[in-house]
Amino acid sequence: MTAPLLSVRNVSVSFGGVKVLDGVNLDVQPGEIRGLIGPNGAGKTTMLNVISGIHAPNIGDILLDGVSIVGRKPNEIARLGLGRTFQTSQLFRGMTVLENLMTGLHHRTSAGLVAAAFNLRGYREEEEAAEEEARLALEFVGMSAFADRPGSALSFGQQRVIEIARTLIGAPKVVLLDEPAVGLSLNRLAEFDTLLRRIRDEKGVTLILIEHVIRLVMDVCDQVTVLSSGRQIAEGPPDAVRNDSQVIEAYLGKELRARHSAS
Ligand SMILES: Nc1ncnc2c1ncn2[C@@H]1O[C@H](COP(=O)(O)OP(=O)(O)OP(=O)(O)O)[C@@H](O)[C@H]1O
Repeated sequence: MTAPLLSVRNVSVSFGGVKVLDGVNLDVQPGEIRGLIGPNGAGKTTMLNVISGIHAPNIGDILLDGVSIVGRKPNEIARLGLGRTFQTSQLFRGMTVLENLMTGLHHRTSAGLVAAAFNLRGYREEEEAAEEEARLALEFVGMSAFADRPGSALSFGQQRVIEIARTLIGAPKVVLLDEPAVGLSLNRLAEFDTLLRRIRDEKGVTLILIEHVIRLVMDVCDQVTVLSSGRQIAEGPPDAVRNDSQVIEAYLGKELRARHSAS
């Protein structure tokens, strides 16, 4: 087996004395699509926040391509090859779609503020390269026709796709997606499966996705990790995880216990 591209080692996180993640381990291989599932409040978003540098773990280590990223700032981790989307739309509604995509590159551009203010050559060249990269990302997700429309004109599903495209133009190694399929209709889901696979296969990006749409997780993920109350309770291929008794209990626990006590 090759070395994991992302390795979360014994990570714990507490907020106000309450443990939200408790000794979590996660090894994601290059080229994998990993699902992260679990009931509400299980700690899934906290896990993505810790990986992307928004929160620091109380203990534990996280390696991205062999480099420890604990204690680094989110933009530094982004430069090391980590992309991310959030549960809610992060598009600027007043900017065009193309401009929104170009904001994804600003952690990489090096021309300083002075160069930008005077529109110097180095700055112009970087802007042109950024625009070209943004157009290619738009083409990749099949939304070139939307380049000049304002972010506010997009449907919810289109916004999700643009946000994913924005993560890609930074040439990431790993992209974390927080509930990317929320609000998508059933017939859009099939297209979405295809998009995620193409990102993996054509861009070589490793994906980790939190998703409540279990059908998408089962269809597209190679491995699934299940969190419940901050602990990892199962891990494996989708079919094995779906039939795991602890997972069934975590999702349906209350309902099942209520039925038992009623009978
Ligand atoms: N910044 C914070 N401060 C205090 N508590 C927090 C903070 N962020 C998350 N929590 C708590 O941590 C727990 C896990 O939250 P988290 O959002 O990670 O769960 P989740 O599995 O992503 O849930 P959901 O599926 O509902 O999005 C919850 O009890 C939440 O209230």
